[in-house]
Amino acid sequence: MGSVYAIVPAAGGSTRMGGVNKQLIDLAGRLVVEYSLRVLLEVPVAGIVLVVPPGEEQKFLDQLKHLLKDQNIQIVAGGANRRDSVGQGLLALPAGVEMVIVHDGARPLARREHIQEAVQAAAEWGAATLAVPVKDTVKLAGSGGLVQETLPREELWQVQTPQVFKLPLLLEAHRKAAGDGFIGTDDASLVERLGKPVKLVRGDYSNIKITTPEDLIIAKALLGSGLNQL
Ligand SMILES: Nc1ccn([C@@H]2O[C@H](COP(=O)(O)OP(=O)(O)OP(=O)(O)O)[C@@H](O)[C@H]2O)c(=O)n1
Ligand SMILES: C[C@](O)(CO)[C@H](O)COP(=O)(O)O
Repeated sequence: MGSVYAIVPAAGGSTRMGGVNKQLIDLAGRLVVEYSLRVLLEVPVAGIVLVVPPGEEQKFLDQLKHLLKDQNIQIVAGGANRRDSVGQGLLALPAGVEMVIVHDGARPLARREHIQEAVQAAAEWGAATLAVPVKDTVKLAGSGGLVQETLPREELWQVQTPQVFKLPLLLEAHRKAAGDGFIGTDDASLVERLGKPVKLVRGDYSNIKITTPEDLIIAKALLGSGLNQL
């Protein structure tokens, strides 16, 4: 397998967190984004492009300086949506990269073994994403707040990051999505639009995304449980 690099989008507005940059919140003694960076370094990866809100580059440099001094982590400014932020990360990749791991800066509990499995799956299939089977019954809402349909749960997966791609495939997917004005909520969906396969790799339910304040309480409890320590 060739050179594996990571892009960590951390340039969102954290609106559902109340506007405080959630990647820079302290979670049991470390910044939320630091967990995402550290597990990627453990995979290992050749380097990381960390994508941050425009104008916040210095803040991230200052708060992560203890980690950045020894590690190949570059900080770049992101875009108005997640796709554009990952796109800025793609522009910053050095020559020779073959595989790219995209991992949310707001997902501090991913496990190294699962990321390694996703890298292997992407080497075989071109694209892979961590995911877990949906636990609840999911219904499609119709008009007037009425249920239109109950979806077949055995076919439903809740998708997470990391998502791993062969670089030429991810570049093609981003070019097409940008050309079509399609934004999407993850990178795998951009590859799906090309009609190319994305392999589901079963991860952990504990790999939550920090989205609203209660997620911090859940993440802290999960860290305390020892399940997700590096
Ligand atoms: N323009 C954007 C939007 C999102 N993200 C990143 O994509 C990940 C998943 O996005 P989400 O949790 O939705 O973050 P926010 O967009 O910040 O959330 P909100 O909708 O509450 O503002 C996060 O790590 C976020 O920082 C990004 O890099 N650039
Ligand atoms: C990429 C992602 O984390 C996979 O679950 C998710 O789609 C991000 O969605 P959001 O709407 O940006 O929170």
